[in-house]
Amino acid sequence: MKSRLKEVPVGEAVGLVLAHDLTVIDPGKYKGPLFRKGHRIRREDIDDLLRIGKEHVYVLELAEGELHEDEAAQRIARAAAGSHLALTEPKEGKVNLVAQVQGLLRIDVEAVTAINRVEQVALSTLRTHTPVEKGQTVAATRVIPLVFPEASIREVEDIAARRGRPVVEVVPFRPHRVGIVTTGSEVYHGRIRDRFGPVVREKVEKYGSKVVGQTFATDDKEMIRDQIRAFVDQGVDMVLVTSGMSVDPDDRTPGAIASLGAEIVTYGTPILPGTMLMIAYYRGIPVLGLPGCVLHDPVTSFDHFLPRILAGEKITREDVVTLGHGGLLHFC
Ligand SMILES: Nc1nc2c(c(=O)[nH]1)N[C@H]1C(S)=C(S)[C@@H](COP(=O)(O)OP(=O)(O)OC[C@H]3O[C@@H](n4cnc5c(N)ncnc54)[C@H](O)[C@@H]3O)O[C@H]1N2
Ligand code: MOO
Repeated sequence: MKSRLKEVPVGEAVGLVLAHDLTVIDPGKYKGPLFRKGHRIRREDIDDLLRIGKEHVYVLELAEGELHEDEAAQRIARAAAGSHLALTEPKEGKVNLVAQVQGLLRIDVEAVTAINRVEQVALSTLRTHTPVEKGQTVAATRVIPLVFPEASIREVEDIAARRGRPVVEVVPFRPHRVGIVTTGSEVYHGRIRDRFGPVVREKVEKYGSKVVGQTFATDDKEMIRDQIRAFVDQGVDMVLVTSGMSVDPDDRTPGAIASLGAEIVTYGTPILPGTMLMIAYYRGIPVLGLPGCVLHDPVTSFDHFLPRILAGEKITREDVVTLGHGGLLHFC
C-alpha cells in the first residue's frame, strides 16, 4: 500500500505528518506558510491551527515500508557517523553531522559514493583529511522525497555496515612534543633573523601540540643530523627541520635525514607548493624536511600532512602519490 491523504480533526492530528503547506495570512503584514508539508504536528501547534480556521487537516498516512523524510535522514546519518560526531535534529529531511572535538576528518570516500548511488539519497561531506574544529558541521544528509522507501534506507545501512570502518569520523589530535631544527648558515650566524620558527610553531600549536625546543645549524650535514638525533634521544614525538631542501650545494637537509639511517617515505610530493617536502621516520619518530615555501606560502603540502601525522597516521608512499589530483594548491 502507498501513503495516502487522510482528513483528521486537528485534535487527533498530534504526531501525524502534514500533507501540504498551511498558509497564514495576516492582512498587510504577512502571508506565508505557518507549517510546511511534512511537518509533524505537535500538541502546541493545535491552537495556531485553530486560530487560522483549521479544524481539520490533511495528514499523510505512511504505508508499510515507508518512512517520513526526517526518519530516513536520521537513519542514514546514524549509519554513516563514526566516533566524535553528534547528529542534529532532523529538519526538512536534513540531518547534520557535527564534530564534537577538534581533529582530523576521515571519510570512507568509496562508501560515500556507494551511498549516493542509492536513488534519492544525498550524503555530502567535507574532503577527507580536513582538519576540523569542535562544533563544525562536517557532513550532511538528506533524502529527496517526503515519503521514502525503507528498503532504500536498509540498503544504505548495509553499505555502511559492510565497510567495517566508519563512513565519517573525526580522529582527535594527539598532543605531540615537537623539536625544530632550523638550518641555514645565514640564520645561524645572525645575518638574517629566524622567521621559520614562529611560522611552524603556530601551525603546530593550532592543533594542540607543543614545540619543546628549537636548535640552529649551519649548512653542515653532520651538525643537522646530530641535532635531529638529539631531539629524538630527548624523547620528542616529531622533528621538523626547516629549509635547505632544494638542489643548491648548501642544501643539506635531505642528506642529513638520510644519514641518520631514517626510513625515507618520500622526498617530493605532488602537492604544489611544497613539492620539496621530505617525510621520514627515524626510530619510529616522524622527521619532516620543510622547504622554504612553508615559510612564505600560507598553505603547502606541510598543511596536508601535519594534521594527519598529529592524528596518529603513519604516512606511506601510497598516501603521497595519490595526492596529485587536487594537489595544485596554487602556482608558486
Ligand atoms: N633548481 C631548483 N631550484 C629550486 C627548486 C628546484 O626544484 N630546483 N625548488 C624551489 C622550491 S619549490 C623551493 S620551496 C625552494 C626550497 O627552498 P629550500 O628549502 O632549499 O630553502 P632555502 O633555499 O634554504 O631558503 C629559501 C629562502 O628562505 C630563507 N630562509 C630559510 N630559512 C629561514 C629562516 N629560518 N628564517 C628566515 N628566512 C629563512 C633563505 O634565506 C632563502 O632566502 O627552492 C626552490 N629552488
Ligand atoms: O617545493 Mo617548493 O616546496 O614547491 O614551493
